[in-house]
Formats: sequence, structure tokens, C-alpha cells
Amino acid sequence: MAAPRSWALWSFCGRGWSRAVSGYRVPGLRSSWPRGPLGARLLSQEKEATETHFGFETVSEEEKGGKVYQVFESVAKKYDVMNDMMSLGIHRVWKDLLLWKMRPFPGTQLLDVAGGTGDIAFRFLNYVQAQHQRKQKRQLRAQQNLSWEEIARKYQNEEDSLGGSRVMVCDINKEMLKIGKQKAHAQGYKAGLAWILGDAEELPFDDDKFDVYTIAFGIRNVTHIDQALQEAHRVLKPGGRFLCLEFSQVNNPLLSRLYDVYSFQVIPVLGEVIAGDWKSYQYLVESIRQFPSQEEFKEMIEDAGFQKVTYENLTSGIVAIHSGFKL
Ligand SMILES: COc1cc(O)cc(C/C=C(\C)CC/C=C(\C)CC/C=C(\C)CC/C=C(\C)CC/C=C(\C)CC/C=C(\C)CC/C=C(\C)CC/C=C(\C)CC/C=C(\C)CCC=C(C)C)c1O
Ligand SMILES: C[S@@+](CC[C@H](N)C(=O)[O-])C[C@H]1O[C@@H](n2cnc3c(N)ncnc32)[C@H](O)[C@@H]1O
Repeated sequence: MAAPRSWALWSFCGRGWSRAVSGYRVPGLRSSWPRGPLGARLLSQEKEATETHFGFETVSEEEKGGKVYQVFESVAKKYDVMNDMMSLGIHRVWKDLLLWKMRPFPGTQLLDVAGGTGDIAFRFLNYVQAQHQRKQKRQLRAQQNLSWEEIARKYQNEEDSLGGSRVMVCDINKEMLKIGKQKAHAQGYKAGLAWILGDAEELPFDDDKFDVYTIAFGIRNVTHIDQALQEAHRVLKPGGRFLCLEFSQVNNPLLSRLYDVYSFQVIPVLGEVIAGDWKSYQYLVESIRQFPSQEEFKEMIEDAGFQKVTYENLTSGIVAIHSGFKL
């Protein structure tokens, strides 16, 4: 069965291209700005309000998007190998745990935002395919009078092998998506998978569209996290689930010391040696320190309208998985 038209069109990035390419958020222009001291005070507040951080650097909000773009454009080709080297493969376990927590059901429509090179999407496809195969085997065993053709047809229908589940990878960075698509091609992922260029802060999708929204190691890089969370809420169907895997705060003081040494003394060096890119990996470790704590982030998710918000620490809080529901 061919993919539904709307799904196939997504991969051509209809709305996504124009929105993503139209650039980063420009603070609202005011036509009737007050003059005199009030105007000056408001202007300085406005200036303060549009400042943010890029790692430990203070930058304007307009600058941040471009800087983050450059980081991932620069690391894209070495991204996967760097992750294995820096984490000694542990990031794979964290990503598996995200899938186990999701426990997708047959027919799940997943949106993976900041999906980069596709790690979450590929895990999702493996999971739903294995789940569907188990179900199909059970059904085939239960049916007594099937012909050989009928059995073979069941096994050959590629679209059906996912039980109707699909994943949409959305990322703002063309280079990351390019590597993801190459990986998908090389590893034989095709059915139920689509790629779209788009901004987490302004998702190119209609309301109430997805069963699950995931964002893994992505939200830390977004300029307006609250806006991204509101967008997550908007595109989820009622009953849909938000899941975020992100670096968090280590809760063991001794490990925290070691973690600091490893982060600041080792990671940028590995970045330089393996990828020739100290600065991007310095940004990585600095941005981790700027990200809110488990509890603060939980509150932000609740503020965006999610209910039953919980989190689970992994590896002593080096990362955490936050979960919430649109009810
Ligand atoms: C530009 O932006 C980015 C670029 C990217 O490539 C990736 C991301 C997003 C990130 C991911 C997708 C996840 C994968 C990437 C990472 C995990 C890298 C970030 C790493 C950290 C923030 C540090 C913590 C890392 C881990 C806990 C992973 C496991 C690493 C170890 C256990 C370290 C062991 C290393 C060695 C034995 C090598 C030799 C090290 C030394 C000589 C230095 C001294 C050693 C220590 C001080 C011991 C290190 C101990 C710890 C780190 C504590 C471990 C704590 C526990 C196990 C609880 C992206 O945004
Ligand atoms: C560390 S990578 C994570 C990739 C993937 N989720 C993973 O777990 O390996 C962060 C990704 O976030 C993307 N990103 C940053 N800001 C974004 C935004 N505003 N909207 C969408 N994606 C964004 C980057 O382009 C990059 O691919």
C-alpha cells in the first residue's frame, strides 16, 4: 500500500521549507514606541529581554539560532562517531530507554523533533516492526487454513510490516538531515519514515496530528524553549504524549566532580582530535550547564499545558527523560 498523500508530501517539506528558511525569530517591531525616559527604559528592558545564552556566552536571541545552526552544520559528518566515542556508547542505551518508555502501540504516529541523523526514528521503526511481526506470527499460527501465497503476502508487504506506525523526523539543520537520510538509505529504512526541515518553535504541522512527540538532546539548543513546548502541545492529539531525553543535573556530588572534569577537560579535546572542532564541543558542555534542572524543566512542561508530568533520571541524572500528556 502506498503511503498516504499527506505523509508523502511532508517529505517534500511543503510548509517546512518556507518557514525554516524564512530565518530566525525577529522580535516584534513596534510602530508606536513611547518617546522620552519611558521609551528609553522600555528599550533597555526590551534589549535585556532579547538576550540569551549560547553556552556561557551572552548573545542576542536573533544571533543564537544562527550560531546553533553553524554548530550542527559543522559536526554533522562526525556526529555519530563522536557520540559513540564521547559516551563510550552509553547514548545508545539512553535512546533505547526512551523507546522502552514510549512503548509505541500499533499505528503510532511519532514526531521526532530535532531528530538529526535519525537515531530515535530508526529505533522506533525497529521497535514497531518487531512488535508487528510478533503479532502477525501469533495471528498466522492461530489461522489454520491459510494458503502459502497468503502467508508470503503477509511477510512481503513492506508498508504493512509496521502495523500503520510512522515517524516524521523534523530538524532545522539541512546537514544533519542529509546524514540521516544517507544512513536510512544505507541501512534500508524506507517505509513509514519521512524527513522535514523545520523549527521546533514553529512546527510546520496542523494541530492534533501526532500520538507521540519526542525530542532527544535537542531542546537545549532551542532559543525559546517555552515556545517549543507550546508547539509540542499544539501538534499532539488529545491523549498524546510528550517525551524529552536531555542532559540534566547530576545528583551525586562525587560523580558530579568527575563529570565536570570529563566534560570540560576531555570532551573539547576529543572534539578537536576527532572532529577538528573544539568550539562545538565546548558549546555542548557549556549548554548542558545552562539547561534547567529536572524540577525546573518539569515546571516548564506543565506551564505549556501538559499534565501528569514526570521524569526519570538515567546515569545519576547525567540525562533525564521527561514525560507529559496532552489531556
Ligand atoms: C555539538 O553538540 C553536540 C554534539 C554531539 O556530538 C552530541 C550532542 C548531544 C549528545 C548526545 C547525542 C549524547 C552522546 C554524547 C555524549 C554523552 C557526550 C557528552 C558527554 C558528557 C557531557 C560527559 C558525560 C559522559 C558520560 C557519562 C558518558 C560515559 C563516559 C564516561 C564514563 C567517561 C569515561 C572516559 C574515560 C575513562 C576516558 C578517559 C578519561 C579521562 C582521562 C578523564 C578523566 C576521567 C574522569 C574524570 C572520569 C569520567 C567520569 C565521569 C564522566 C562520570 C561518569 C558518571 C557516571 C557513570 C555516573 C550535542 O549536543
Ligand atoms: C544533539 S542533536 C540531537 C539529534 C538526535 N535527536 C539525537 O538524539 O542524536 C541536536 C539537534 O537539534 C537540532 N536543532 C537545534 N535547534 C533546533 C530547532 N530550533 N528546531 C529543530 N531542530 C533544532 C540540531 O539541528 C540538531 O540536529
